[in-house]
Amino acid sequence: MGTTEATLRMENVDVKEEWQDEDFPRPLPEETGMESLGSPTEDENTSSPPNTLNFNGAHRKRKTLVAPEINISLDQSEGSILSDDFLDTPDDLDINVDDIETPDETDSLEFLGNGNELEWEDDTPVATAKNMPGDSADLFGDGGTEDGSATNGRLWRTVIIGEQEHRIDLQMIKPYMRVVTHGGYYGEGLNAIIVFAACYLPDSNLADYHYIMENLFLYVISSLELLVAEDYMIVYLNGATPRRRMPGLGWLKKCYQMIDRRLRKNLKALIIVHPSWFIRTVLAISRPFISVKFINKIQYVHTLEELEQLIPMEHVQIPDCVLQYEEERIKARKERAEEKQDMAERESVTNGGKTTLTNRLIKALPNCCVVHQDDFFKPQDQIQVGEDGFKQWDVLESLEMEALLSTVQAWRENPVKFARCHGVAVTAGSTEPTCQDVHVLVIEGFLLYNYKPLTELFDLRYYLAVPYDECKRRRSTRNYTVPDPPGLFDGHVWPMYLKHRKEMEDSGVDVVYLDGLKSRDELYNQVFEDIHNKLLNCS
Ligand SMILES: Nc1ncnc2c1ncn2[C@@H]1O[C@H](COP(=O)(O)OP(=O)(O)O)[C@@H](O)[C@H]1O
Ligand SMILES: NC(=O)c1ccc[n+]([C@@H]2O[C@H](COP(=O)(O)O)[C@@H](O)[C@H]2O)c1
Repeated sequence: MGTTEATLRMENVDVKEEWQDEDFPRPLPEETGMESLGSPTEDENTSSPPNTLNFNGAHRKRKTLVAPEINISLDQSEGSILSDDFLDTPDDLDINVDDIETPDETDSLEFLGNGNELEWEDDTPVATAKNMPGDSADLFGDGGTEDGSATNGRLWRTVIIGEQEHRIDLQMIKPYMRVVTHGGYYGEGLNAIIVFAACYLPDSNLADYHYIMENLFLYVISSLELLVAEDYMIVYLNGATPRRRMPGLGWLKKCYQMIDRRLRKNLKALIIVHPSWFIRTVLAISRPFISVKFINKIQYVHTLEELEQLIPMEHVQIPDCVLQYEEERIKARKERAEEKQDMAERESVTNGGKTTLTNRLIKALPNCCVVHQDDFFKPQDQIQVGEDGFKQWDVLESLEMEALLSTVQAWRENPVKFARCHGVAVTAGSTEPTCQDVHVLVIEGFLLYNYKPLTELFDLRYYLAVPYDECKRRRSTRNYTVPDPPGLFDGHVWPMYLKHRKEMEDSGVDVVYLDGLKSRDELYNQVFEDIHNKLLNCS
């Protein structure tokens, strides 16, 4: 699971985990409120029910199980989240903490310390119950078989994970089984969609929290084994999970550890819906330790609408609280966008209408050449993946700004030659630039005024602005060379736009703001008139 992976990396960084049985979870209450369904075996007839799972057989000696060492950063085996293609340079280790977002009200770090370490004890009898009854949330769907057994009023299921047999206390995890559900299939074949709804996890303040989580985790792992035939994806619903229900590091670590190689390999995508600040931060911090291969499997999805665009939702059960969470977020986002509208309306932004306006101007102006900033994007494989999981297209580093500058300088040095090289017809008779000839270069782009060497060269600077909703609408109909992945607009494009706009304004660069909601004609007339006047004044 993505969170698992992420948390593991974090754990490697700064979280100490203890694996001992000194603070062993308290024995469970004897009474379960559930009718005994079978005769307990001799071993099962113990005075207190097991509070953990048996690994070595029926011996009762209490002993500390040493957790297998999983030094993820050293494991480069197939299916590992690591690969050879990371840590190429020491620079990869640089983490700019300033770049990391601050948590919003739905995020919390508190669950880091919720004491979810897993302790193990094997003084339990061998489990004999197989195929135990479950409820509707039970993915095994094997309710009511006579193979099942109940001891001390509990229901047990034995599962084999790897080569080990484990016992799951179904009674205790019954209320939480909904954490993992089958969400149908995607693509061709039996590619399963596994939905993990974190909101259904138990509260960490429950008396038997550790015991429940221990059993729940075996349930989750064994469910995966059962449900996954071919490739699969996990949809991790992170929204609406109060911090007291966030899974602890130890639990996640064990989940990761117990997922076998086949499952890791067949995992094709990990979609994190409503990603919290914590998850994104953990990934940012962990970047040096996570393979690009794994990073590429993670996809953040900020809304359920975006999720719908990615996978068939017919069988995906979205908990009510997640639906409500989504609604509240949409409402809050709308309110924030409205607050920002005053400023945003005067912003130059993607899909503000730059190209449309430019195309009309170059047709109307004499000896007019054009430079499109979009032509200076670096190749896709050179675009960094940010801590938000997105390729960082909307930053200066993704553009060959020096090459753009050289192009502009080439025009300045010899606009006639430049025009000819670029197939632009120049005024009849011109072979070299003369003071009588008027030449115009229009440069259009979404990130021009944050690059000082260029800004200084302009005679006129315009800034087209459209509000958030309109910008998002226009963008959604646009086809870029590299199509926008779901969530890019809200997760990267718009935040970068706001950041750059602020930087530009702080730098004091002088621009003429244009309202991109005006008609194409209005915009054209306004700018054409300006340039015309400017040219008249120059001549
Ligand atoms: N003034 C306008 N009013 C409404 N739609 C516009 C206007 N100008 C451009 N558009 C539309 O907006 C989309 C983006 O325009 P475009 O000129 O490519 O934007 P940019 O170059 O700023 O990204 C296109 O579908 C275009 O037809
Ligand atoms: N032209 C490309 O190769 C390419 C690739 C990916 C994203 N983009 C997008 O192009 C946008 C800038 O161009 P516009 O101002 O024309 O929309 C950026 O927001 C960026 O996300 C362009």
